[in-house]
Amino acid sequence: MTAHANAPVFAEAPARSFRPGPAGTHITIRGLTKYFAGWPLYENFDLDIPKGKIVSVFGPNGCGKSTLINMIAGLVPIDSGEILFDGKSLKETKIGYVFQNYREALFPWMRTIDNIAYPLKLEGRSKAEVDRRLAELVESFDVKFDLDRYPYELSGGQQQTASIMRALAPGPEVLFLDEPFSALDYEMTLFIREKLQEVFMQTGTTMMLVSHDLEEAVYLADQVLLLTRRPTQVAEIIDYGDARPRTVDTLSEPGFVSVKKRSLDIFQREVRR
Ligand SMILES: Nc1ncnc2c1ncn2[C@@H]1O[C@H](COP(=O)(O)OP(=O)(O)OP(=O)(O)O)[C@@H](O)[C@H]1O
Repeated sequence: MTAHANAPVFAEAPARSFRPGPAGTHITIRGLTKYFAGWPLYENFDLDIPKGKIVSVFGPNGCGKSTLINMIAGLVPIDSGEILFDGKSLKETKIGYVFQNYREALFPWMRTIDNIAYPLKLEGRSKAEVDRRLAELVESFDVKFDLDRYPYELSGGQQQTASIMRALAPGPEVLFLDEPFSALDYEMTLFIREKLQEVFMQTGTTMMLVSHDLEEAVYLADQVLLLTRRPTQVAEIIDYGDARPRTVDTLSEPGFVSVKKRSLDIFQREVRR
């Protein structure tokens, strides 16, 4: 057969095919495997996280809730598998992370306002842009405390509010929250929860929230992701579609009560397994 000099050149076929998630998927996890000390935590784990939704992660103690979001956020290395954000790698994706331990999350040598501005400055934004973004955040979080103070001069709730503002400052595509309320009192938890819900309603940022508190997990969620004991798999994904803003009244509505009950049933089944 004669070879043509200008015959089309085809790229080599990929070594293996990547199975995309359904329409509306933001984060696609395929074949995720992670061992700690020779024991599997995740083995060939697949998951699709929808775009513009809040997914609450709930499951038995030590099943790997924090490790899951830490692997997706790139804080913990994976042994094998693939994690893509809208088909892009983590490096090409802007993410934010809110830690449980806010006391260690903020830089103590920087005033609170400078902590919040820090990721914006890292991005090389001009002073005018930084100031505009800070003003927006102050307004949307309805900040009543003095951001010129150092973090250690603020209450725990104020520090966690600042941590969330810092994580949201650059406008992340995905926000990860690892038990953001667990070290706060109830009043502050309610306040920050409402603020988070407001920000979500304004921005539609995809969020993954790890929570130990089932009521809190369901309250904020569009989906409750229930995990099994390790080696961890998806036990069930429960959709929760009550309208936002959700309020304290939501807690006694039939939709909320039934999602919470179903989640608890699955959780107990997994704990007893
Ligand atoms: N760096 C590490 N080295 C060894 N084992 C680890 C490490 N990090 C986590 N693990 C183990 O992996 C498992 C999952 O931990 P992880 O903190 O992700 O679980 P979790 O579901 O968030 O836990 P909890 O409900 O207690 O908050 C636990 O058994 C934990 O001991």
